[in-house]
Amino acid sequence: MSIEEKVDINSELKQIDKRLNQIREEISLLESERDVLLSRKKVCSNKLKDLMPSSSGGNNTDLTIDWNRTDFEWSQDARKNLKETFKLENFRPLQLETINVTLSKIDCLVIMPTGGGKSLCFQLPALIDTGLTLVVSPLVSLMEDQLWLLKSLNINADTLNSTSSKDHVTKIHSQMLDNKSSLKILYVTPEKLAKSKIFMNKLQKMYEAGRFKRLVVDEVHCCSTYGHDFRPDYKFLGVMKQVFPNICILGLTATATQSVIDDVKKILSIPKCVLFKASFNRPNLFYEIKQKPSSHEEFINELATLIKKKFSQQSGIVYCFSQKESSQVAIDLCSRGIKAGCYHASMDALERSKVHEKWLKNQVHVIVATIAFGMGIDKQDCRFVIHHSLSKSLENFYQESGRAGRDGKTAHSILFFRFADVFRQSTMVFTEQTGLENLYSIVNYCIDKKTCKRILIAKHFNDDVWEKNGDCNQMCDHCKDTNSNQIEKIDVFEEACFVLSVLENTKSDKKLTSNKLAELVYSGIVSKNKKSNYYPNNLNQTEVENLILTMLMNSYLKEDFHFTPYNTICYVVAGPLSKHLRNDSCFYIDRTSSHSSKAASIEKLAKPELAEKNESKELKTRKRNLDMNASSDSCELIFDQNNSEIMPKSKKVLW
Ligand SMILES: Nc1ncnc2c1ncn2[C@@H]1O[C@H](COP(=O)(O)OP(=O)(O)OP(=O)(O)O)[C@@H](O)[C@H]1O
Repeated sequence: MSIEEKVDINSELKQIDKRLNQIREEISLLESERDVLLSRKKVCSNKLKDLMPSSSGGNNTDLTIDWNRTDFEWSQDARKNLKETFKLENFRPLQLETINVTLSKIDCLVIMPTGGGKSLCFQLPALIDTGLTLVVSPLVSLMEDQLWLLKSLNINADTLNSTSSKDHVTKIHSQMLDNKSSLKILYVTPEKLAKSKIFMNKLQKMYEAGRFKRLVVDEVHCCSTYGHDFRPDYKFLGVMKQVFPNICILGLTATATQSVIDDVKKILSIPKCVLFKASFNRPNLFYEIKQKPSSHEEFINELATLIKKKFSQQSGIVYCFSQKESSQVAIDLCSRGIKAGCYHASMDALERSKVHEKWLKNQVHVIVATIAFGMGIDKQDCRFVIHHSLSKSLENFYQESGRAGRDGKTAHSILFFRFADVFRQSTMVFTEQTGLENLYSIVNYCIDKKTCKRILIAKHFNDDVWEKNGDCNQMCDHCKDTNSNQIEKIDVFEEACFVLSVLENTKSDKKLTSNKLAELVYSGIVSKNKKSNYYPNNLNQTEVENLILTMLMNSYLKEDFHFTPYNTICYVVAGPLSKHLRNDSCFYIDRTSSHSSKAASIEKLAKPELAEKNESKELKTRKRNLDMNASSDSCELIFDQNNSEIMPKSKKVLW
């Protein structure tokens, strides 16, 4: 073979390799696009499902029966118990209806907001009916709180769980078989049902004797994998209707979308149950988002001032992202004169219940906790829930914030939001596989400035009652500020294209973290505008961050997770729909008219030298920040001779 021939073949081989690489990249792009489309398809079908009547015939509520009637055979007894045993004046919405359905031995699902009064819906019928009501509840602490309350009302109730002693188990087993036993309510964990054959055997005997008539499933959304809190042992409850066909089931939850409801009906085999769905609206809760300062010190000072000024001596919860953070924040608040206690899962049980008790007795005003301080928290006068950083989903947020204002008086939900927290949380969500879509629902809640917070929550839960009729009554920051701050939509199409070009011009072996991307985009815009007013929107840093988040939620960007032996790193890369962006002609984000960049650009027109000075000061700070981060990030940066431009090495020509 001649040398020329060899060269030709080699060059052809190179061409083939090059083309193969291109094809590989195209396939990988198409695969990512397919993944996004499939996940979007799932979300859309679920949304569609939520908008349609359920396949099993709507909610099956028998509209011919007025469940609110007070002439059932037990009606007088129910009212007497309400007043004399529970010391309550009136039923809350849907309590009487639920009690009437379950006492009619009809299966029922109740969705009622946190603090709505779900417990009474089974505790009161348990007193009226003969036999025993079995309550499946996910947490031992939740059961213990309820038992403590029931004992104070002289109601005979007990629990069987992993912490029960042998003697206690024997006592309960014999009470289950005793026809004359006065035990009315028995709380068990789902594991007890799933794993104890002896217990199931006792239940069988009770059932045969006609004493096991009602199964209550608290936090029933835990049955469904579509819910935010799936517990595998809840799946076992599916056998209950088959083993005990005549029992009536009452499922209770505070959050369930239509897909969760349909799933729960299938799992529990209760297709014809009556469904009661109360509005998700908590009219006494004021919803607010605050921009979180970037330094811990600054944030703690703001938090302490807020608590001291607005909630002095009042009860509240501060939810933190991690155990370490909750311990630190508790210490920091104490050192600023606030009575705060820490609560998280790694503390021993005794320590935890001590803090909880002190909070209940107002000896501690603020509980600084992780989400371990969760279900079943029932402090009527909790006046505020502050989120140190955003929750994993809007469902989680709704549950957590719902712990404030259970007495119906005004209470506050304040979420401190910052860009970096999204990526901290997404790494966690990615590791725990709880769904980035769920995280983006709360991100949207945080960055949407033009919609009432209540409407955003209502839309998420498909709560059309609330969405149509719910007057927010100026009980969210958006509705309260409508008059003072006009929100405008600004077209940031050029800036969005610029974000993509920053990514495209990053070396293929280097990747950008979210912070680095935001820094580069912001400094690039400032730099270009210095020479000509190329990006007249003059986005400030927060708006650049919001632009990146909006692009992320619309799949123009995507998160790319990498594992190291010690942690998971999240980079931001072009998303599967990125190549379609340039076909669009506009891309919007929200801006408040009292916006600083607007003020800055007006100022710039009036005093250009002042604006210039501010800009370079800002750039210096950014340079310092980037310097500090440079070692941990993978993008190389250079500064020009004027020390005022920051850009990746590979793309100096870009702007
Ligand atoms: N009819 C009523 N009138 C006044 N207070 C009530 C009534 N029903 C319940 N409550 C009170 O409301 C509070 C919340 O009740 P409960 O714990 O049952 O709520 P929940 O719906 O189970 O909330 P969560 O989902 O957070 O567990 C309790 O302190 C309870 O005593």
